[in-house]
Amino acid sequence: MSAPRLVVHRDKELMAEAAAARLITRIVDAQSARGTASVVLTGGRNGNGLLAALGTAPARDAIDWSRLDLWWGDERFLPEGDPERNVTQAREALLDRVPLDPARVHAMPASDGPHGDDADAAAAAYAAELAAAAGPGDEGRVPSFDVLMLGVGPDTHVASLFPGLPAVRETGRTVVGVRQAPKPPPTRISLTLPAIGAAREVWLLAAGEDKAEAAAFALSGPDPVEAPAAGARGREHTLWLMDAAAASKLPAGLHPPVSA
Ligand SMILES: O=C1O[C@H](COP(=O)(O)O)[C@@H](O)[C@H](O)[C@H]1O
Repeated sequence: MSAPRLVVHRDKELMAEAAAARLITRIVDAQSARGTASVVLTGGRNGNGLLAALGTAPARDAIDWSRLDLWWGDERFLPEGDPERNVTQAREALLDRVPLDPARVHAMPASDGPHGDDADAAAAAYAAELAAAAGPGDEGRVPSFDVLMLGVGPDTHVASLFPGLPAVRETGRTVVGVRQAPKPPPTRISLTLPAIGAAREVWLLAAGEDKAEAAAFALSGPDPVEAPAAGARGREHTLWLMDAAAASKLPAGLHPPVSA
């Protein structure tokens, strides 16, 4: 597991543009090295801001969209097409405007899908889909994602792993149903920390003053049960991509220079 490295940008717009440029490079490099790339998307304001920035980035055409697998770190367990679903928001922000292969867009199940409102069954189905995509070196559980992105909530949640709830303690399953989430909707599906840890690179996105306390706490070395963001680490790299407001409460020793 890699130690976190911080990159701080002037504001959230620049952070989204810089992260989009970074993502283009990672995808193009992975496609050139392995033929395909796999990226795990996050919901929330910062994740959708990054997707919107990717849609207008001059270098976006360097990506071979047909050789890109998209997965989700979590989903709000709502009916298909619900505007609050993370996949609906990602489609609006970018996915509907790029030539993706629909078979490679791995949305998490909806609450009116084949598993009905059984979030555990839906989570198990997504775990099976991930296992089927895992390669020989992946221990048969989840693919080695090239980049896995996570928006950091003001309470330090990432994906739908909230402080103190059972999902953040999960060590066996790769995907779980989540109930009684403190942020609506209460029922969700989420990758677990072991699944997140299979990614080559984990990027935590935090912009805005409301993320400042969460970032300072998560980066102070707490138990991930209390601060799930602290437990999200990539195998090769763990990057906190922040704006100056979200970094404003970091201790002086941790605060890197603002990039621009
Ligand atoms: O509900 C969710 O919230 C988090 C963070 O969202 P933000 O708007 O505070 O940035 C997000 O990472 C997660 O995917 C989503 O389901």
